[in-house]
Amino acid sequence: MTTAVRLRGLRKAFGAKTVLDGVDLDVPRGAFTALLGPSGTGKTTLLRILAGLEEPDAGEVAVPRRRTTVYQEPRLIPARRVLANVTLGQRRGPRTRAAAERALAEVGLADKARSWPATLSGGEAQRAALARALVREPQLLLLDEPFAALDALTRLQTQDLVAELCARHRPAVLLVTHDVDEAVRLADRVLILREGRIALDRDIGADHPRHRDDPEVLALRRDLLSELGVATAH
Ligand SMILES: Nc1ncnc2c1ncn2[C@@H]1O[C@H](COP(=O)(O)OP(=O)(O)OP(=O)(O)O)[C@@H](O)[C@H]1O
Repeated sequence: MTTAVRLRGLRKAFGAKTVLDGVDLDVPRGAFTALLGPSGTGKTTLLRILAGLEEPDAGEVAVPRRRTTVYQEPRLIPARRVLANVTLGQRRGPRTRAAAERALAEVGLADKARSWPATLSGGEAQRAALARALVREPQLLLLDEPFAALDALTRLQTQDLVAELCARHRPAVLLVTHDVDEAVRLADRVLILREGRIALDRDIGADHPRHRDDPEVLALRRDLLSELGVATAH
């Protein structure tokens, strides 16, 4: 499969409210795509359909089997140590344990394997959640505002970490975010979902690490904000 995600004519309504009204989307393998959109336009619903947590009313959904989601909150089990949280649901054994230790080292938590989740900072807990995703070697990584609850500095550091992990492991990524700067910093392609459809679809060619004052980034940022109905003076 050269595409990781293929959606055709995706429709979803809750009662009388149509949320997704014919979404077509192809996400190539290894591509990092950001999904922006006004509140309540169905971004999370789309992610939940891709995760297999929600059934569409109509349309075709093709996604890889190995897919996993990281949420705004780390969703660690308080009564399990960090390592056990990372291996949760995986086959027990030395290989799983070694993979989990490697994943924890990759997110900078090698020394926290035996810690309890309650003793981690918000940023560390979110890194543990990333390690739990990583150990599953996902072909599709669904990120539902994973940086939104972090303080500004931790957010930037965690964004850098995610960029580094994704460049190394190359899953297809779909990042739902409200943050235009985050989208243009991380993604190779930005989508805006509005009124149930993909209203804008733009590739970003600028090299990583991307600078805020790169002319392509500035122009795209302005277009995205304008598409989202935010006027910019600069
Ligand atoms: N299980 C449900 N039952 C009824 N309505 C729902 C359900 N899930 C979502 N909705 C409605 O569908 C719409 C889209 O919700 P969704 O959470 O997908 O939007 P979103 O774009 O992710 O929003 P936000 O940016 O605020 O997180 C909203 O109007 C929401 O109230």
